[in-house]
Amino acid sequence: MGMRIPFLKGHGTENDFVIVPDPDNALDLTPADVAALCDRRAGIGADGVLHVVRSAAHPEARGMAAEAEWFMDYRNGDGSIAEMCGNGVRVFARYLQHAGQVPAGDLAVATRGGVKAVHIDKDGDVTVGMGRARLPGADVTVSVADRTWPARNVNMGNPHAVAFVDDLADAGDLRTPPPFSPASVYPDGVNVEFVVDRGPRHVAMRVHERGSGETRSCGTGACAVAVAAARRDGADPAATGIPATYTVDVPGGRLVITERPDGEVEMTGPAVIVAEGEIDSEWLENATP
Ligand SMILES: N[C@@H](CCC[C@H](N)C(=O)O)C(=O)O
Repeated sequence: MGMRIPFLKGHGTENDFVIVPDPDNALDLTPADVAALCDRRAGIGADGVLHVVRSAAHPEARGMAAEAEWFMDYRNGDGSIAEMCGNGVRVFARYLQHAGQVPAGDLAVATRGGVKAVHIDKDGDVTVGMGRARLPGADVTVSVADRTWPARNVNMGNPHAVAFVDDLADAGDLRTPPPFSPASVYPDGVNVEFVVDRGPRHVAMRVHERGSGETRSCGTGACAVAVAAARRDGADPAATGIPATYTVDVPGGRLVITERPDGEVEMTGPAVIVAEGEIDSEWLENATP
């Protein structure tokens, strides 16, 4: 039997994560390790991994250590690295509270997308300041089978293409990444959201995530959708001076997104720890090439 590596399982609106606490950054979690852990049949199963490391112990986060003690080293389910994960930050904060590392209330979390301000309700939702959206003006299209839609290019630290459609079923089975054009707009791939209206300032979406496939929720995606919807609806807070709040339904639940006149985007939603256990390092070694 190999060494035991502690892990937890958690989710935010059913965007699920294997959480690996590793304060001193002692584990060398390779892309193959991450993919093995996230495998839903042969592994634990998840959309991604939240590697929990002290900022001071991680080369990518050392510069943020004075502002944020903990670094979210987020990985997609295929082992690739992404700049930011909105649901992940909420679950990461809930883990820190669950582990007794932080009390409920306010804390800062270091991410590859910068330091994020988080507020943990004791037994309720977690809110995260996601920063400002960037809307590079490029015309983009996304396709499914023989249909093509215009999409809004929104960057929430990571790239998104937001397409408004008539019916969420138009997105098909999303087993493969929806093709986009022009390829030059997203050289590192993109997360694609398909969106329908549910009512005033209320939309629903499905998402195909870069590196994870179709997921039950995407926090950065929900923020990108709210920002794109506000522009479409003539409710850009920078222009009106009025905050725009959208309810975004995802297959795994509901997120509430507010964009303020200064451009800051805030997301609120649930974050749940569901289990804890130990990974057998021998299994992990054998599971990877
Ligand atoms: N599920 C996440 C986004 C994770 C990263 C994404 N797949 C990417 O590659 O950019 C979220 O909740 O934001």
